[in-house]
Amino acid sequence: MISNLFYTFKTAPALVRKSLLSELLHGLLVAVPTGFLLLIIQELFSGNPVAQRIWLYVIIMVVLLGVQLWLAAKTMIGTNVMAYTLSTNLRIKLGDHLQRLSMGTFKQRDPGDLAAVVLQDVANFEMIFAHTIGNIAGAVFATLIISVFLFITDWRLALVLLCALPLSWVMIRISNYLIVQQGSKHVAARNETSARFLEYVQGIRHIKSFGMTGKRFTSLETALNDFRRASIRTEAIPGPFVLVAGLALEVFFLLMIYLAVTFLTNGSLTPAAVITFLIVGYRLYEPIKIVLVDYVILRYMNISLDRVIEVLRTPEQSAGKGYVPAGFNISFEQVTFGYQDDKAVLQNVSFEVPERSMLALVGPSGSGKTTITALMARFWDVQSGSVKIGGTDVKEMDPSRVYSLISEVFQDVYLFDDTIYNNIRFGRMDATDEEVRDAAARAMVLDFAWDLPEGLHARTGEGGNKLSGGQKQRISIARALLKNAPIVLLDEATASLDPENEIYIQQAIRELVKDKTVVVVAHKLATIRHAEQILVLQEGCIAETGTHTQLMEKKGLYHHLWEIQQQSGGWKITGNRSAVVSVHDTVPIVK
Ligand SMILES: Nc1ncnc2c1ncn2[C@@H]1O[C@H](COP(=O)(O)OP(=O)(O)OP(=O)(O)O)[C@@H](O)[C@H]1O
Repeated sequence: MISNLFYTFKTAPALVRKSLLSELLHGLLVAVPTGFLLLIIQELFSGNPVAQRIWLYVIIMVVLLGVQLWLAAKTMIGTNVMAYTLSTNLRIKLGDHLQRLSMGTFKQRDPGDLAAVVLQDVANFEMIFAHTIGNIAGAVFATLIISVFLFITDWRLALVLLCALPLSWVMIRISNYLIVQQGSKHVAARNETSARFLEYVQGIRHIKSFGMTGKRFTSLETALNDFRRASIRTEAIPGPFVLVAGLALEVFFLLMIYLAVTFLTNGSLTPAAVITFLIVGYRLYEPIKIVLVDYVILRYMNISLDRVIEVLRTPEQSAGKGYVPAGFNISFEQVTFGYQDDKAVLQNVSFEVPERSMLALVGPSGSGKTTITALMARFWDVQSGSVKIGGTDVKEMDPSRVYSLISEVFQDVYLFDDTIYNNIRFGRMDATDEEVRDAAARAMVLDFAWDLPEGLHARTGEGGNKLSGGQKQRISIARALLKNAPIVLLDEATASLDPENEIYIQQAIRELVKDKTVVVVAHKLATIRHAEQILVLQEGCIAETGTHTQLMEKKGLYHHLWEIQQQSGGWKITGNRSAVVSVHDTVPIVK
């Protein structure tokens, strides 16, 4: 836990030092008036009390109280500034780190779980820093000072009071152990609930259409019930040990009273000392009680801190030697790759895409077409062989350099919840207004934007949910046009569009691919008839390569797929003997 705390402290060390110092000072000011209280009691029982002296002590106590209040306000502000600065710094660090992870990391983790780390777990430790740590630091300090006063008054009774601490500590250790056990389950259940709820909201359309709403959406219901059970257990199982820890303090206080009366009767203790212990002795336990409860909270929060640090320590994709490519041809050399180490999705795949030429990837569903494009963009690293751009292995390039060379247009377009204009501008943030509008015009975005009341400044909704599939597609092409990257990856860009939209998109794509190295995953074979090279994949291997004419003459798998497309004109069939949709009058991407 301590190492976790130090890890986070490093994101704003000066603020942490300042805040802890002011907490300690505040703890001191809370304890010092107790010393004056002792002096007043002793003065009262001195046999010859001096009223002026007592008033002086009272005035000092009032002044200290005023200073304490002022410092408490300052400390509270300082601690909150520290807590929220730490959490903001950590969230920024998490955001930076997440974008440097390989896609593999994202695929292996539930997105809801990752969102829970950034939002809920970071919020949890905001609490640690805003309240718990300061409370503990101040309370430890106050306990030390009050103990010193009590030891000076009578070491035997002070010792009895402090003897309660080891027993309480044992109870707290037990409850900590249980908290770590139950807390991990609780956090896991909480995240499962968030993930299922996210899934519920995102899939609400399908859930409604299949009548799975409410109780019938059982995975969410199960997650909610598990969360309820885990919450009860997290409170109920360690709770009794915290109570016993508090009870131990009360028992030792009673023991102290018994001994104080005994010492008083045998003359080894003055009445002043007895009164002191009765009043101040109990105050010793106040900060300790705070520590007991806060320490338990701290242990629970530490589970969140563990999760945040685990994400931060996930290895980033290496930047290799930071080489720069010499051109924009792409080559695969003996590439073998699998999403899981034991199952190869591509085997010994080799091919070359010359700069400014077009390669089309064709093949049955699941044959590895999309995987090839993902490897080109270095979303994943290959297990053996190499993927090169301009003769440089992508593993030797900084991933951000690889992304900067590539524009992608996918069937599933993701738009940010912003205006159409800004969504296009994400392609190149330093683009001028004229350049953004030019890209919008070339991608046929203006054709539909004119009809919207706010034109290009209309909002797209989350993920682009206020627009049609074809409109989103055109925005994504405009974004790619603006980026003007030398390599363009197109994946099923027109597979699900109606003929009218398809004509618009094909026109926009023809703009996009001019003078670029293009790799297109094609389901409609008619669109790639004129590609310089067609690669036919089957079960992760290259089955055939050539131009459309050469492949048709071969009368192999490509010919078979083409023939089926001409006949079916509709649905995609999966499997080895599969075929893809045929749209007879489809416009080719390049002519
Ligand atoms: N993230 C992933 N994790 C594990 N396996 C995956 C992942 N993505 C794809 N696969 C598997 O890899 C294989 C190739 O998938 P890929 O998406 O490359 O095929 P495809 O030819 O593009 O298929 P389609 O035409 O249906 O899109 C499939 O068996 C698929 O199940």
